[in-house]
Amino acid sequence: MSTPAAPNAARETPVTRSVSHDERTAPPVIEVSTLTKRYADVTAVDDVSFSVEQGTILGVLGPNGAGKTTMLKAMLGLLVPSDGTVRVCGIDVHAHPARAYRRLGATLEGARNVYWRLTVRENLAFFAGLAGEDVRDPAVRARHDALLDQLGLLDRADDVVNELSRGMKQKVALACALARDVDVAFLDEPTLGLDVESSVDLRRELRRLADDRGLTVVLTSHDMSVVEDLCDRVLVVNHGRLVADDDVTSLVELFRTSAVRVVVDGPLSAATERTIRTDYTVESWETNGDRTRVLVALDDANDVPELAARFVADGGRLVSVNTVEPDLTEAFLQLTGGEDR
Ligand SMILES: Nc1ncnc2c1ncn2[C@@H]1O[C@H](COP(=O)(O)OP(=O)(O)OP(=O)(O)O)[C@@H](O)[C@H]1O
Repeated sequence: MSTPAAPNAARETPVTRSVSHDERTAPPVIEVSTLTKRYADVTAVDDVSFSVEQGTILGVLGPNGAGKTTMLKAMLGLLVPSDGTVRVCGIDVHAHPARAYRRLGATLEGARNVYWRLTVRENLAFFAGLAGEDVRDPAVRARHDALLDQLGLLDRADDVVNELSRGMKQKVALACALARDVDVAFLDEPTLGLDVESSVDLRRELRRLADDRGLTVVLTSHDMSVVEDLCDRVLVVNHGRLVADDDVTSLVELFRTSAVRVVVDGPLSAATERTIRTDYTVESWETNGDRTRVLVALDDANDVPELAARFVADGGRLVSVNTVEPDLTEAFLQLTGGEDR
């Protein structure tokens, strides 16, 4: 559920979600409070506060340079914040980094973080061993096997990582982040560079881990379809500030504007184009040979016949008239001012 806010106001005041009864009673797994990170004259993360419940898959969206990676690194305890605190499972990650580290796993550079000359299983043993887990312990080995099985890597467990496909390497990176029995996984662009099938596969596994193991996932992605498909909740960051915090459906609803796409073949005079542009809000106009595609913002469906009639006034033939549904990309562009930095 969202707290309704006018789109323009959303840039100053974060779009926030209401808190359910369960959320009020269960302690949050992640608590970020007034987190700020400054570099000389750049405030990369600016007074960010939020908390996350167990088993949530949280997406962090923002344009290039918005502050996502800095926020993630500060949440992991890899960067000392200029201000604010981060608690994971109640542990202050900056005051007690070693204790906090036991509860979280991360992939910040995807498959580049794993050792390509070691086998899949050796990588898992290495990352578990770093945190003091004894990989000779049958319980640890059984957990690793279960994880590899879940990620479809069990039959490649003794292969050197270098020999695996890119998608499999990415899954190895995820397995390494989860090699210890962590509560929270921080994943920076987990599906970057994956083909559609591997990306869908990885999303399915993350969902399963969240649902079956109660794993809490924080991920960044520039791929809206990943966020739209997978995330229970989305934070939108712009210029270091949190500009939205809600579920995908509510974010999309908040920026719902009806639009109609008209496709017409045949003559369309400059004079007709001018009057359509004057009388309607034209979002895009493309002409390709004989075919014209136009996107028009339209609040009232009753206006569609009149709009369509304008396009055939010069003797053209209407090919299609479709209502366009808003999506997360549209909401994101509205929230961030459509900036491309
Ligand atoms: N070590 C650093 N020193 C100085 N400025 C930095 C440093 N790291 C990041 N910044 C600046 O902080 C801002 C946020 O950068 P950050 O990498 O967190 O953004 P991002 O949202 O992850 O971007 P992208 O989507 O491109 O990965 C940028 O203006 C960046 O130039």
